[in-house]
Amino acid sequence: MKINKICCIGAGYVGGPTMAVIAKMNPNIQVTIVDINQERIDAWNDDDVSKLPVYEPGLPEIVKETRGKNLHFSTEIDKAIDEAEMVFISVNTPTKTYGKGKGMAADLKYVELCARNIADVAKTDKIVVEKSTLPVRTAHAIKSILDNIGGEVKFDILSNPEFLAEGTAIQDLLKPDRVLIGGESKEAIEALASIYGSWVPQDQILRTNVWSSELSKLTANAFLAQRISSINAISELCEHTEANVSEVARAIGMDSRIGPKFLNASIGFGGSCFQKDILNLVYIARSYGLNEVADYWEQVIILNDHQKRRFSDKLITTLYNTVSGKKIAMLGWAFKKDTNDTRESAAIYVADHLLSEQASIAVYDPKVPKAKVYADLNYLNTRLEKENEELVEVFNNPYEAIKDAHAIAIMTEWDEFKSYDWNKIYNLMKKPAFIFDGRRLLDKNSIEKIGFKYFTIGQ
Ligand SMILES: NC(=O)c1ccc[n+]([C@@H]2O[C@H](COP(=O)([O-])OP(=O)(O)OC[C@H]3O[C@@H](n4cnc5c(N)ncnc54)[C@H](O)[C@@H]3O)[C@@H](O)[C@H]2O)c1
Ligand SMILES: O=c1ccn([C@@H]2O[C@H](COP(=O)(O)OP(=O)(O)O[C@H]3O[C@H](CO)[C@@H](O)[C@H](O)[C@H]3O)[C@@H](O)[C@H]2O)c(=O)[nH]1
Repeated sequence: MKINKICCIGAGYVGGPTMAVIAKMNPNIQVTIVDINQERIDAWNDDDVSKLPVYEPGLPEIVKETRGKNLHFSTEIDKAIDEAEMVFISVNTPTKTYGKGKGMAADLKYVELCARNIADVAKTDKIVVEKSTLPVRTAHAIKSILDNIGGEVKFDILSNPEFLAEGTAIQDLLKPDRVLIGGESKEAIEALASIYGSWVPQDQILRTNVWSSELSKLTANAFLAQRISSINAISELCEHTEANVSEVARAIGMDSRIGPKFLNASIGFGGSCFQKDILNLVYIARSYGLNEVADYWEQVIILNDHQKRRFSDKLITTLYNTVSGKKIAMLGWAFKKDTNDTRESAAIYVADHLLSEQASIAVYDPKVPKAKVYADLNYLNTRLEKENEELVEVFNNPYEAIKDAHAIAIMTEWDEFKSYDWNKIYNLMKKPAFIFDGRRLLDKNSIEKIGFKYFTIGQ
């Protein structure tokens, strides 16, 4: 089956980059990304590609190359669905904030709305591709909606989870470790495989049943996050034993069975996926009565929350047990470098804790706008919006953020932080000048030589 037109519902961190790469690698396929959010679509269509709603190295170049040729951004959802032979669902699936499964299960209302929309609009057969991360057995629900509303039209459902990481999305998409396609219809699977086949070697395109594909995505994230919680657990032990977590990580990472990647001790993992997907896994396990399985994975989250909390506790105790009225400069607000995404960023929780201790916070992040910082804090509902505005200031210049600060907290591993003039920074700060490095970014010896009191994770 030859695909000429693709529609992708959801112009977010996954839909945007993924479809841009598919369009670049398949110039004969017309790709339309649709979204209900007009502002987001307008930003994707902005002539100035530095204003795209997703900051991702390499993305502006690809959008510039393909947009208006075979890549289109639109809010005309029905039209794009109607015209396409293949429809990707790439909408958000956040943790539920209400009702049954609140705080644990994935909220599938946006996915269901997409399925209903497709069923209402479709006049010709369609392949529907789950690109969103979904609980195992969701394809069953989507199929049921499509078949019950969609009349005579035939729908094939595929699961095609996305494994890109933000900040490296374009490289991850151009050179994926694997592409995973789960489905029943061989014809539909091969139609999607041939799209990826334009640039991904066939032996890296895995074909599985739908349920394995859905569950593999949750499992991959659980394993990745588990590695971070494992090394973070060891980082706390290092701090009590004079072991150095980097040395331990290097030593264990050279065991080829363990491997060197994803062993950076940190302030705790953030991002929109790890916590949400593990909570979802825990919820699913519990719903089958598998309490030991659920408890095992839940510990990954418990440890991650502990890691964030103990970082802010350490800062407070070191600052003579009070941060009330003290200025803490936070370098970085994004959940990792090279992205403007702040979802579940550790910075939000550390700031919230420090604010509850009456600190005043000065934030600098190279890519996160001021409004986002306030929105993230207000979303927690810990205090009045007015109070957040009074206690938090967001700067465009790191040196201004740091001026007269009692302490710096490094929250994101942006490369530019390493090249700052740390002598100048020392002179700008109140003394003793403290640095709490949540990313193990700076060189302890040279920083201490300047005169800073330096604390980092796992050392
Ligand atoms: N962000 C990542 O790095 C990443 C990586 C792999 C997988 N995923 C998964 O991909 C999915 C999407 O994640 P994201 O980060 O791109 O989310 P996102 O919030 O950035 O984007 C989702 C978009 O979908 C739109 N949308 C919601 N309902 C809609 C509807 N009914 N019709 C049209 N548009 C609608 C929203 O307006 C939003 O722009 C999630 O399931 C996530 O778990 C994310
Ligand atoms: O050794 C490490 C590696 C990562 N992190 C932190 O972990 C979080 C997540 O990082 P990363 O996994 O690189 O970014 P994500 O964009 O969240 O990507 C993850 O989540 C995506 C969404 O499901 C998956 O597609 C990706 O494969 C998976 O890596 C960030 O806060 C990182 O700072 C660490 O603390 N130590």
